[in-house]
Amino acid sequence: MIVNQNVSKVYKMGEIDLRVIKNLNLTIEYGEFVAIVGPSGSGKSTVLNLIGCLDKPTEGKIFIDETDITKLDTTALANFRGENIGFIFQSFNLIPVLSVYENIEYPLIMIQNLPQDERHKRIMKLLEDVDMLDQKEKFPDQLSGGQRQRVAIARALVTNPKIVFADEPTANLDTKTSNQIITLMRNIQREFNTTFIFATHDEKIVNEVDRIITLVDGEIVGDKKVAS
Ligand SMILES: Nc1ncnc2c1ncn2[C@@H]1O[C@H](COP(=O)(O)OP(=O)(O)OP(=O)(O)O)[C@@H](O)[C@H]1O
Repeated sequence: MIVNQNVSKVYKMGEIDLRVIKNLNLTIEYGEFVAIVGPSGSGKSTVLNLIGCLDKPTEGKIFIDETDITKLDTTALANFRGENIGFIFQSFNLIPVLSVYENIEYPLIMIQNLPQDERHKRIMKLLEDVDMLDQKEKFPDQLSGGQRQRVAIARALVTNPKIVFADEPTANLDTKTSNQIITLMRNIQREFNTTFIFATHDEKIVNEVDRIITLVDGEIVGDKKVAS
């Protein structure tokens, strides 16, 4: 379970304090398929970065299970992130000099004690899950946008994270490919009870999630469960 208690984030812009997240109180259960929506600049990416251990709040506590991640130092935070959290970005962020297989393998650097045959098995299973087995030797620039995002999804999942954060994962994809990617993430959530937290403007994602959290000016103005 993820619990945010009175979380605020202030950016210093010269003399001015910019309070972009204000007293956020938010609980997300494992296995939820949830979207954070709101106008541009409302703080969606900032919330994802805070819960995703990429940034620290100015005030408040963020618990992931029993761990208050705001108390961790930079190294501990990076380790915690590597073991528990996966990320999917709108620009895919694959490493151009690594093959599809190697891109998916990359986050396993964090898991030192995983035997080589187990690593290989995990990667092959994910390649199959995202339907990229026959493309595993290719490099990112030889793939379509949808294929790149499927690789990025496999990479986000290879460490068996409890939580996956997806920041506008369909922004660079056409409608048909977006729908395929959303279905793929939904199937993964259902099969493995993986938590997916999206920051998005995409109606196709908003129509698929079970819960919609609306941010305006760094505050939650709506939080509703929806039947899917
Ligand atoms: N590093 C930073 N320094 C200063 N201000 C920042 C920084 N990062 C974000 N902001 C500001 O914080 C506010 C929230 O930004 P954020 O990117 O979280 O919004 P968003 O809802 O994700 O927007 P979008 O939908 O356009 O991606 C914005 O006003 C932005 O300008």
